[in-house]
Amino acid sequence: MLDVAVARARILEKLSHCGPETVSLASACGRVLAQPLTARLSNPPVSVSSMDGYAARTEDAKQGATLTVIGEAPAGHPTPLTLKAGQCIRLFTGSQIPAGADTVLIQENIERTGTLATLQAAGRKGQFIRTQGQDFTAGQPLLPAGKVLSARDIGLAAAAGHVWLPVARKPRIGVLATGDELILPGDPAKPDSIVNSGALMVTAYLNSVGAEATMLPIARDNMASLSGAIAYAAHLDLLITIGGASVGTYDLVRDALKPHGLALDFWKIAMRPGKPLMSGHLGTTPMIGLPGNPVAAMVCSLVFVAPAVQTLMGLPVPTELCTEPAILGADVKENDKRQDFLRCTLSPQPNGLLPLATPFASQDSAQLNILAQSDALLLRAPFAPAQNTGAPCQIIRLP
Ligand SMILES: Nc1nc2c(c(=O)[nH]1)N[C@H]1C(S)=C(S)[C@@H](COP(=O)(O)OP(=O)(O)OC[C@H]3O[C@@H](n4cnc5c(N)ncnc54)[C@H](O)[C@@H]3O)O[C@H]1N2
Ligand code: MOO
Repeated sequence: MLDVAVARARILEKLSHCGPETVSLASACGRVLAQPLTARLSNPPVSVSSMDGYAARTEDAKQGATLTVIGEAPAGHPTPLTLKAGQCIRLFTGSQIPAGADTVLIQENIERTGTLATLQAAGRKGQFIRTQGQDFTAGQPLLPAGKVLSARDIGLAAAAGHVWLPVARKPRIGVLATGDELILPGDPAKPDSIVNSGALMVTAYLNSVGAEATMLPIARDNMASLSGAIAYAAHLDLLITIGGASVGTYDLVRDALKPHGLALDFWKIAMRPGKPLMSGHLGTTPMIGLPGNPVAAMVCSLVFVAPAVQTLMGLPVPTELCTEPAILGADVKENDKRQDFLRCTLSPQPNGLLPLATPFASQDSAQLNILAQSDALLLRAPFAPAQNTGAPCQIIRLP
């Protein structure tokens, strides 16, 4: 059985980038920028006032001086007038600074009588003026390729004159559940029917990490049904199967995919839950076969499929799993040869102490209720010795 880190590396090293697409600004939030973004405009495009008040010349802006108001320049309506000695122009926040002016006097410090403005305070050169390009100038690099775009980045791109953005295409993923016992939520149920929770959970999760994942029709446990379902795999960037991965007579995924060009890279890894994980290619389409037990399918999605989505979008994925330190909240037994991912709760501790990670007593990989109540996965390395409450440990927080 393959080591978890080796299996992860082998899956990721065979994936390539899906390439870019162009989307409108508002829909680019959360997407991965595919090319560096450069400003097309300067911000502000001209020097503007940052306050409501009067534009003046610094040499005239003495306390007690009285200036003649020669015009008004609201934002969006620049004046053609040029200030001369002893003059000022009424303006507002965002107004373009008129020619000849080099200071702004806020209106609270002006006593206005008709066309005369008397200064209660002197003006400093440049005060309350946002100079042209103070934020950024046209041609300036703003965002690097590979950045996951935030709403703030969208605001920046809009201010910089962009309407469309090049982003990494969302990887198209088909999630194919297999099993005679499976039904969709709401389908008429036989006494032994099992709802296809696995595919719903995995599809929802992969979409939340940036994929365009869709559930394919359920394939039944026979070669004809499985072969038929494979037709839906065309045009996918990644095929995920769920179930039929183990050693039972009706675990047919490998055999059904072989005549369709399945090149299996590996099957079975030293992981609990997740032992029967398989990976390979169906023709040129990468495929990952998840175990049927839904907890195993979800944990494997977290450890292998989400990083695959990131890789397909061109995002770097650290070689090591991203873990955090915690403190054991219960005694744990020595581990066998499989790396364990124990479902656990996390209790915050006072005074900056690490959280307590307490594994659930039952770790059955069919128990969705326990998975839903868990805060994290507690990692136990292969052959880790027994450890007592209070020992340091590593966790992965659950999404
Ligand atoms: N003799 C052995 N038996 C099993 C082994 C083994 O090594 N030797 N491995 C066990 C492990 S570990 C796992 S995990 C499971 C995985 O088996 P499969 O991938 O073949 O999955 P199925 O047999 O199809 O289903 C297992 C279980 O999960 C339910 N299931 C399946 N698909 C879904 C779904 N989409 N949504 C919800 N539930 C699903 C299914 O009804 C079964 O109860 O094999 C062990 N056996
Ligand atoms: O992957 Mo299985 O869930 O270890 O039971």
